[in-house]
Amino acid sequence: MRYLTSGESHGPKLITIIEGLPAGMPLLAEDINEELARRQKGHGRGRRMQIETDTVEIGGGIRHGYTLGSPVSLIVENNDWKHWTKIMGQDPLDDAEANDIKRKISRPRPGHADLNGAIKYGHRDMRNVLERSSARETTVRVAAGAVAKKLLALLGIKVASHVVEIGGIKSKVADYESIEKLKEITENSPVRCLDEEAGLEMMKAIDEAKANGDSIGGVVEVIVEGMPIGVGSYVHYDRKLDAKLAAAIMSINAFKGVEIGIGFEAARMPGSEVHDEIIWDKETGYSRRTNRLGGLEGGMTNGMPLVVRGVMKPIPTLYKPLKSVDIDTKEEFTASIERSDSCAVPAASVVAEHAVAWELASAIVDQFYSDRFEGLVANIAEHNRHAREF
Ligand SMILES: Cc1cc2nc3c(=O)[nH]c(=O)nc-3n(C[C@H](O)[C@H](O)[C@H](O)COP(=O)(O)O)c2cc1C
Ligand SMILES: C=C(O[C@@H]1CC(C(=O)O)=C[C@@H](OP(=O)(O)O)[C@H]1O)C(=O)O
Repeated sequence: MRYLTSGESHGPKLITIIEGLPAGMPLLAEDINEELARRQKGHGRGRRMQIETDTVEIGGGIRHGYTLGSPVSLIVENNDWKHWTKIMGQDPLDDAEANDIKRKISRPRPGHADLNGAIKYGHRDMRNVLERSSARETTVRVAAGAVAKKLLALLGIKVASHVVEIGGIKSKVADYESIEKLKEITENSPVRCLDEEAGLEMMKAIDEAKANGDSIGGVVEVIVEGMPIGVGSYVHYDRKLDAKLAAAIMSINAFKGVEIGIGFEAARMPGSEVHDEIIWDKETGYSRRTNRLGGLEGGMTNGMPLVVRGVMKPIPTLYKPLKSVDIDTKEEFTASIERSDSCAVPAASVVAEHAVAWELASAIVDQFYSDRFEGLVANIAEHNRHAREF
């Protein structure tokens, strides 16, 4: 499976085209819209989220509630576009109109794509860079991920996420009773945190950062239950599922690190306390006594829950900007201020959940029979029986 996205933050639309979905899979716009609404929430988001109500229009690939096997296209309108038609218009401008557009951006923000992107593509107006480097694009990444999540759900695979740290404040509740319980708690938390007390402290830290014209980052965790054993492969570097998951997380705007299971902690522990002992049960087959390696060994799933963490740096646009250089005059200036979030870690946890869901669904579709959805279900059931009886 593959997908592309197109669209600028303040342009008319965001679009994704998904290719390779099985035919005959139930899929409704509302399956996707629910997930888009989750991405818009979270304490610390800026005013843009009050302007948008992200919903998809299905452009093709679905008939009477089922996939056709042809590419599925999903379109999200930017409500904000109506305020930007002149600045972001697609027709050529005459000189007077060009002069009218005073918001040419020449002072790159440290930490954003502005300067490198401007040098790379030769844009003297860095709006041409920031419009696409903006995390607004994650809207359609979530739309594609929602389709993947639906496929996984129909196969009995559950995906969830939560925030484990913001601005140095850690959630003291690390474990969850069940994925359903985790969802119930985090969906009701403004920072998507399992620990109510820590959640309140996180909100305070976000408010303080905002009041100081600053921003803060954090750590998110994605958990997946029900993956068949042996998805991914050890035989070639580009088929290793842990590598694909790491790339998916690192591709999210502002993500700077990934951990699988105990991650970096493994460097400080002996092997006897890192590796998970193998056990066997007549009914359920093989599993592990513990899950420190987060459900992945040898680039493949081992049947235990997947645990993938990602670290998000603080948002680069600061209302008290850092020093920068004007690319026209070469003088030192404070960087441009764009309307901005002060913390988007809760929203980013939803993005991470969908980035992971995409990789897993894609690995499954690539590995098992997938022309017909019913055939895929049967193939996985047979594979699970094989693994249980092995
Ligand atoms: C959900 C989400 C919302 C974001 N909101 C903002 C924002 O309002 N302002 C900003 O400067 N960066 C924001 N970012 C981060 C930038 O998009 C990101 O830092 C930038 O594209 C540069 O890429 P890099 O940080 O990965 O190097 C956001 C990221 C995510 C995931
Ligand atoms: C629009 C979204 O996030 C945006 C990501 C973003 C950035 O620079 O990454 C900048 C802000 O956009 P704006 O400049 O319109 O205020 C965020 O709100 C979104 O998540 O839908």
